[in-house]
Amino acid sequence: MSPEDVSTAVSQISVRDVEITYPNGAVAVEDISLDVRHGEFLAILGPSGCGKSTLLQAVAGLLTPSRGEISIGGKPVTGAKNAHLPSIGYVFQEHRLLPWRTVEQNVELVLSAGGVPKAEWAERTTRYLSMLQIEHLRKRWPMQLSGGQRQRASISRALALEPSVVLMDEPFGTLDEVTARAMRSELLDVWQRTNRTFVFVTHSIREALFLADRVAVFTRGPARLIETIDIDLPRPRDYDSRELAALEGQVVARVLDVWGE
Ligand SMILES: Nc1ncnc2c1ncn2[C@@H]1O[C@H](COP(=O)(O)OP(=O)(O)OP(=O)(O)O)[C@@H](O)[C@H]1O
Repeated sequence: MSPEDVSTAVSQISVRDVEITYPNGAVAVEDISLDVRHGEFLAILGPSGCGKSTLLQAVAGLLTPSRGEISIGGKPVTGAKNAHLPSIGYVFQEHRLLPWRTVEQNVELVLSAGGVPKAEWAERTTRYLSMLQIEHLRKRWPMQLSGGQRQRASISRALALEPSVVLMDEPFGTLDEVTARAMRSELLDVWQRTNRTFVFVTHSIREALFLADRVAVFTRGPARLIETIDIDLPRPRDYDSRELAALEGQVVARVLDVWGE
């Protein structure tokens, strides 16, 4: 589907002609245009170091593009004053929980910063910790959790503000494969239950195809968009199915030259 086709549907995130250059002159993202529909699960797929995180940070308003426009829900992210930034949940590759706060207190910090009335904190915290199946761990310190539990806490924290858009930067990259598989299925469950727009960055072709409605494939750095691929496989998907393996083979064949040295 072309960017023009998507923008005529209900576009939640709009990235227009975006270029991102770091202060040292390194160009990380070159002329990317991309739209994400409301409620869509979009995966951004590209090789290591190509510029995926850089673009995601710009979508979150953490970095300012050197050129182009990004908006969420029709509101510009670029140049927005903090008070006018659209609500975004962000999950980093590493959990980034504050070690001196319990799981519950980490979630509450975000609720406080987001202006949620204190009377609602307990209910919100319980709802999202339960959704990620760690309600029983709410009084634990981050150092008392496994890697998967920390990432569950980090996802709960991102969802607790009930953002319209959830941005995830390789959140399962540091987990063992068995835990990562369980987390992927649970993430899809959460996505379907919350009806939010998810953007998920990964360098794993199989992971992108398993999770997403659509996959945006980037070049080696500086990142450019090669194509977006609609994933028409029915849900729930089987990570080991022949259909997924066949699709993975096709995508590998398409990116082999572009991602290679
Ligand atoms: N703060 C920075 N200053 C200068 N260059 C940077 C900075 N952060 C990242 N880069 C460079 O920008 C390019 C893109 O990095 P980025 O982290 O966005 O890639 P990525 O695709 O997310 O990588 P990975 O999959 O390994 O996380 C890389 O060449 C990186 O070295």
